[in-house]
Amino acid sequence: MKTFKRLLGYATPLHHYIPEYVIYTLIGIIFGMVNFAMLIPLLTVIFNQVGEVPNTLPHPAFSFSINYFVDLFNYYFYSFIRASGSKQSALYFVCAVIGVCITIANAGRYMSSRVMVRLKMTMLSRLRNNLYLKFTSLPMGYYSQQTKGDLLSTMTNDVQEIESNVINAIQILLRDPFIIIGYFAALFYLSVNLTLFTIVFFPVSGLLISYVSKKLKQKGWFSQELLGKILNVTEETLSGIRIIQSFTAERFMRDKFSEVDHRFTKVSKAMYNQRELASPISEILGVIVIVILVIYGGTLVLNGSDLLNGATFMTYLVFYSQIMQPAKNISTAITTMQKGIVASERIFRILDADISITEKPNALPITSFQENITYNNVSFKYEQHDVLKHIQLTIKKGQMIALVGRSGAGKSTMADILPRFYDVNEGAIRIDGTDIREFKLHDLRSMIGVVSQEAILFNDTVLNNIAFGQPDADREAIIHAAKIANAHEFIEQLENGYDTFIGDRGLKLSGGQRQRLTIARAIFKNPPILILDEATSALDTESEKLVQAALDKLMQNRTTIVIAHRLSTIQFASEIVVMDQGLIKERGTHEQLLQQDGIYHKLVEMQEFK
Ligand SMILES: Nc1ncnc2c1ncn2[C@@H]1O[C@H](COP(=O)(O)OP(=O)(O)OP(=O)(O)O)[C@@H](O)[C@H]1O
Repeated sequence: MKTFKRLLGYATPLHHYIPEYVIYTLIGIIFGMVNFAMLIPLLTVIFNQVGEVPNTLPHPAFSFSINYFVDLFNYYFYSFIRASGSKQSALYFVCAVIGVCITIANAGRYMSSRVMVRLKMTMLSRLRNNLYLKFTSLPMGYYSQQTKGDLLSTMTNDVQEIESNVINAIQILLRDPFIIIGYFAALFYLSVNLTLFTIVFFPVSGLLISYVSKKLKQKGWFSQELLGKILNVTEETLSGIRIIQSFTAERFMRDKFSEVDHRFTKVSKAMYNQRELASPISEILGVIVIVILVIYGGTLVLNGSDLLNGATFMTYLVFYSQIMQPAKNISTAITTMQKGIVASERIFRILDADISITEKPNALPITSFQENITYNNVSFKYEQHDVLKHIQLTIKKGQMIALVGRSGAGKSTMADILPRFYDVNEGAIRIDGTDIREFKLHDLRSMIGVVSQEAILFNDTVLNNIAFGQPDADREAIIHAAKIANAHEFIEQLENGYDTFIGDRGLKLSGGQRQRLTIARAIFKNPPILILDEATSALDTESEKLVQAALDKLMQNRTTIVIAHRLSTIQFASEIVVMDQGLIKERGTHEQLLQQDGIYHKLVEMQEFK
């Protein structure tokens, strides 16, 4: 119930929808009922039981009761027959009333559906946007614990589940109880005795349905989790198809997929079978009641009882049959809702995830720095083991620091904690003496440009990829950045130049071209601090030269931390920091370190650097 209430909260303010919805629904129900009530005069006319037409009939005095409306109808009904002099014309009159009622009832239903569509779309759009907002604000640490497939499944399937299950259920739960109440009122009006029979049926079916729905909820969780796994395997396969085929691992991946899919199919089958059970249960219970009704009511009519005549009994049965559908709808809605509630819980689990990287209420602005960046006694761990241990490092403005060391030494982690992708566990990183956690997060990150090993581009134009996040950027400035990054020439040769869409993750470009675009992006951003994960190893010599030249220009007049893979970069570094198992083991210039005959010397000898 709590989840349901919270979900409704995404459609607030509810008073924009509910009163309007109730009014349209009531119009639909009342005119729908009048429509069926027309059966009584219709049958009376057809079976020629109209009887004597009274000479004068007083216009009934207004009161808000069924009797008033019945009398009003009779008044016009008999007046019509009297005026036309034929009972046949009474048929036309009744048919005309039915036509008008059907039109109004359907207009009411249509309008109420429109209100619900509005509510539904508002709620879903807010949910999707909140999820996306959360995705963009969750810290990196969150993503190493979650799989992409799970998160994508939440954005697509879980939101879809809410659309198809919860919202339809809300629509039914806000409409069908009114229908049942209305029809029950009419049934009581037509025959109290018969109606008392039917009431027994409702609590019995209610109990059965609630049992089935509880079971469904457990299975719902499980099936969505398995669906997330299916998406995961698919996503991995699509992005790694080259590797899968070259390692001839197709069979292995197919087996992996089939195994998850098999489990998902099994759980889904059981769940759908259980869901389908709700409908036959209520149908059987309903038919049993109808049989009892027909026997009891039919006997009254056959015996010529004063309590019931043929036309009223027939109408009664029609009215009763109209209750069956909404009753069934409600029971189905309650069961399907469970599935939707499970989906909502999965969404809320993400929305409630802790954003551990936050800024303080009175965070300081920062747009530039004057002196230095310092790592003061910094320790950090992802999970249990310290990945960085008591790091002391000062980077003066304008310096280029090269981080070197074996794989897993902690170099990338050193770079990741500067823009606060992760927060340090101990110690502090300071810019001009102020802890970076004191600054506005947006300001801090705006000061830092990152060029990573993997060229990450977006499915957009070249222009928008260079001026990423700045839709109104000056075209000339973008072209200028591209020229510095040695990217202008190849961009000009693209189909639509700077306005060319570069495809999913820039797949239409070569590795070197992609890398030069990311460099142009960093040049355009023009940040005072640069983090460079040197990424030239995957490129051929020609391409490498172009990228290197672009990088050299990018580094000019900036404070740079390079995770260095190349001797040519390292040689020019102001200071080389040699890391090993989370510790700074050696530091100094290239010449100084070579003389020390330590780790660095070995790395160079082993030709770890090209
Ligand atoms: N998201 C993460 N969750 C848990 N552990 C991590 C995570 N990222 C890195 N590690 C671990 O932290 C240690 C340091 O990793 P880091 O990426 O900083 O090393 P590196 O020196 O940059 O290595 P490489 O040169 O191979 O990129 C490694 O042991 C790695 O397994």
